[in-house]
Amino acid sequence: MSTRIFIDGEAGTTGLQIRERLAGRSDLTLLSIDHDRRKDLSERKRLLNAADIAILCLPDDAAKESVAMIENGTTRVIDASTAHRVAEGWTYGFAEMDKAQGAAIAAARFIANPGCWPQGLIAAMRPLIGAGLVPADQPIAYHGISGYSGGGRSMIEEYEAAGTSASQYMPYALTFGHKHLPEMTAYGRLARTPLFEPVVGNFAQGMTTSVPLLLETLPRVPTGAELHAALADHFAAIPGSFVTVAPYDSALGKTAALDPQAHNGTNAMTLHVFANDRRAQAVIVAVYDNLGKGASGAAVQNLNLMIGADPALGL
Ligand SMILES: NC(=O)C1=CN([C@@H]2O[C@H](COP(=O)(O)OP(=O)(O)OC[C@H]3O[C@@H](n4cnc5c(N)ncnc54)[C@H](OP(=O)(O)O)[C@@H]3O)[C@@H](O)[C@H]2O)C=CC1
Ligand SMILES: CC(=O)N[C@@H](CCC(=O)OP(=O)(O)O)C(=O)O
Repeated sequence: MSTRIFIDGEAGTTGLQIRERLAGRSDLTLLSIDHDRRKDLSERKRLLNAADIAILCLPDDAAKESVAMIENGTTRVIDASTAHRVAEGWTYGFAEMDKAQGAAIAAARFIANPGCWPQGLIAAMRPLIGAGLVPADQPIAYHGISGYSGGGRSMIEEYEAAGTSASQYMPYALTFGHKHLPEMTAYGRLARTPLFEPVVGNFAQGMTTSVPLLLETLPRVPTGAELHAALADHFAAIPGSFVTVAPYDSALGKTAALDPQAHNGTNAMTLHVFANDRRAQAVIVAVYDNLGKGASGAAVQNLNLMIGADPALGL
């Protein structure tokens, strides 16, 4: 039986990318909204209730409105917005964060698709804390650079209008209250809110994030090889993982694989571990596509899990 999918917000950045990934699938029927009626409440309500799965690619308030309009008790939801990521009754859609998470997503009715930034932090820290190599209350800083499509249509228009005169490197959220902090803290298993310093660059798509670790401040100082082994073991144990860990080479300090655009158009995330054991310093780097694993790719991966399809279909 074909699963009926409605993408609410199908004309936006995330919605369009999901549509592209679902195009041509014979196991799905896409219910599309007339462009001129895309904000018409009664038409959205009709389609939300006609769908087996609704994928919400909307601002937070509109996403909450969509959920409230579902009256049939059966439509399942993947919400790409920030609205429900730490909400009661919602399952966090980062399948690789835990061995049990894929099954939890497959069984859930309400899935909150993760934010782009949190995934790099959660992928780095949750396994290290789980393995006991870093205590949960260790103060953590998180830094990264993202392409401007992370800011949706308005930021895309702003950067494209400015062209090469736009800033190449623009730090933001320096009030340290970024909207992704609650999900980073909750699913990263951190006992303290991380210090997060994001940067937007003058390129459309892709991101590189890093968690620096001052290992000498830990109760027991792990080696770089131990950090690497804990991460590699974690992701090797997740069936169908799109997150992989690059081979450990502590001598490698610079590589093209760290280019934020290295995974564009894919659902891959690669983690890299860099360490200097003598100095007791390490950095865990994640490279992924903010519109792929960071948003639309993750949504399609979650959809595949929910309907029991091959997790890599369309990705
Ligand atoms: N871009 C990214 O990298 C990521 C985005 N997200 C999240 O996904 C969601 C969508 O973001 P993104 O695609 O970037 O945003 P865009 O601004 O590109 O798209 C949002 C879409 O929603 C439509 N829309 C706005 N208000 C309503 C409404 N009341 N009813 C129906 N449609 C509405 C917009 O229409 P119109 O343009 O005509 O107003 C637009 O088509 C957001 O919550 C965002 O936080 C999540 C992860 C990453
Ligand atoms: C470069 C940029 O501006 N990025 C966005 C996050 C993109 C993302 O993950 O979005 P949602 O949490 O909204 O789903 C930001 O930092 O607010």
